[in-house]
Amino acid sequence: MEPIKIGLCGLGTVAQGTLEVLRRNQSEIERRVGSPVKVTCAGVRTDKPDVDLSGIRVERDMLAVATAADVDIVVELIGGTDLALKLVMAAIEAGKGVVTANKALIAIHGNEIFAAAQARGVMVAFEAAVAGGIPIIKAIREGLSANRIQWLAGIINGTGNFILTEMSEKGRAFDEVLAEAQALGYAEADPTFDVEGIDAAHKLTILASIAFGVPLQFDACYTEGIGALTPADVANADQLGYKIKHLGVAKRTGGGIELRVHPTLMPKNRLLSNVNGVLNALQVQGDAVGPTTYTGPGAGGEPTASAVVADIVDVARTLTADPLNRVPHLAFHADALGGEPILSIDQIHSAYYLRLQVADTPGVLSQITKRLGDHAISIESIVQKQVQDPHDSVPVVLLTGVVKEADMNAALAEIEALESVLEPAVKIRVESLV
Ligand SMILES: NC(=O)c1ccc[n+]([C@@H]2O[C@H](COP(=O)([O-])OP(=O)(O)OC[C@H]3O[C@@H](n4cnc5c(N)ncnc54)[C@H](O)[C@@H]3O)[C@@H](O)[C@H]2O)c1
Ligand SMILES: N[C@@H](CCO)C(=O)O
Ligand code: NA
Repeated sequence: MEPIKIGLCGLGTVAQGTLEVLRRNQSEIERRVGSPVKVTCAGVRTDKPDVDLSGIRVERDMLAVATAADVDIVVELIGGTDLALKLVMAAIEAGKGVVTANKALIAIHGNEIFAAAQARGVMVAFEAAVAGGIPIIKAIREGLSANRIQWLAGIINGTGNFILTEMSEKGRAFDEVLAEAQALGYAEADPTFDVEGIDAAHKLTILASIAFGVPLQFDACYTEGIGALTPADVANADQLGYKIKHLGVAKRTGGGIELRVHPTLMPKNRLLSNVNGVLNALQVQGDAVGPTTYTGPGAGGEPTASAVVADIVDVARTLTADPLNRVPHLAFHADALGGEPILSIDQIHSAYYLRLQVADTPGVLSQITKRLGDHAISIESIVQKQVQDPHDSVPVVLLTGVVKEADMNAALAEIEALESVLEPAVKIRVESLV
């Protein structure tokens, strides 16, 4: 089958993540799209010897990628609003699909970009532009399309949240944490965009537009950053029972839309108060669904690439699939559904909480731990409750390490057969995923 051909522009944090994810998940992506997806051409200004570009044609002239015959979808990951605008407009003009992670570009020039794309009949996808890996554009634009959205609010700059978290939890200095965020690939090329709230304002502009159905109006967004916050403010807020978070808020009122980005005190027990580090989180209130919450990594190479590649899949489907079947019903194409078996419950792995009712006699604990040890089950903690009357039975509560459920059941069968174990064990799985 003919591959979908990708022209990748830029070779920075997000582009490298995109190359890696496309390579690693090549066959999974092909099963979703219905055709192979291949990076054929890379627009690269400066070589990076540690990035493997084997089998990829390197193009020095970025704009040439937009018109290249060996490119179906142009992926813009250079950032900025000058060359990036020219590149995206040239790609649209050439009839190519476009994927971009560039929120500045969409917030400022999105109205003209989408008009051109509409006229030319091509798709411009920008999921990575807002809240990195969280599929928030898709959630609002498709998943919530039944609703009149009343408001949305969230932490939408990973660098800023990382800085505030490290300052408040570890007392670290602003400049030192910012330098770390830059080294980790979270920050914008000009980090004042993160610190002064401009990046969050770009994202909030985009969110308000898709939530409320208004044109993109970046200039109308009130913007205040975190640069003026001091450790003293953070400590004072803490004493009062609050966290300080940098929030974007877009809210419909009777008289118009509030569109604002600024530091905010929030009670410590609120969900958003506990979203830390590079994580982003958004709450969206629809009139039918009520409040909904979305959280995940807001920046970083592979998390952002997750959104870029999802957009590539979406655009590729518009190029290849039968219009009646653009999104396969089961996400993968019907003839590409796999044969991985579903495991029976005794084949799963889990940690366990066990409660055993035992006779209060010497040696009972060692009999139990021996049976667990025989099945290579480690004990993370053990609590034996005290009783008043020496003839009473006592509960023993154990937390185990992760083990195959069949092994746990075998050990429990032996434990329950012990004379000193008086009742069937209570076994509750301890989940470490959530
Ligand atoms: N880093 C993240 O976590 C993240 C998350 C979401 C969105 N984004 C967005 O993704 C885009 C890329 O971000 P990044 O972090 O990968 O940036 P980066 O600075 O790591 O990479 C940018 C790449 O583009 C190239 N480039 C920049 N200007 C160029 C020019 N004029 N001509 C030719 N090449 C040029 C650079 O050489 C570099 O290879 C930006 O729009 C950014 O806002 C980044
Ligand atoms: N600099 C941005 C990248 C993700 O958009 C952030 O820290 O959130
Ligand atoms: Na996103």
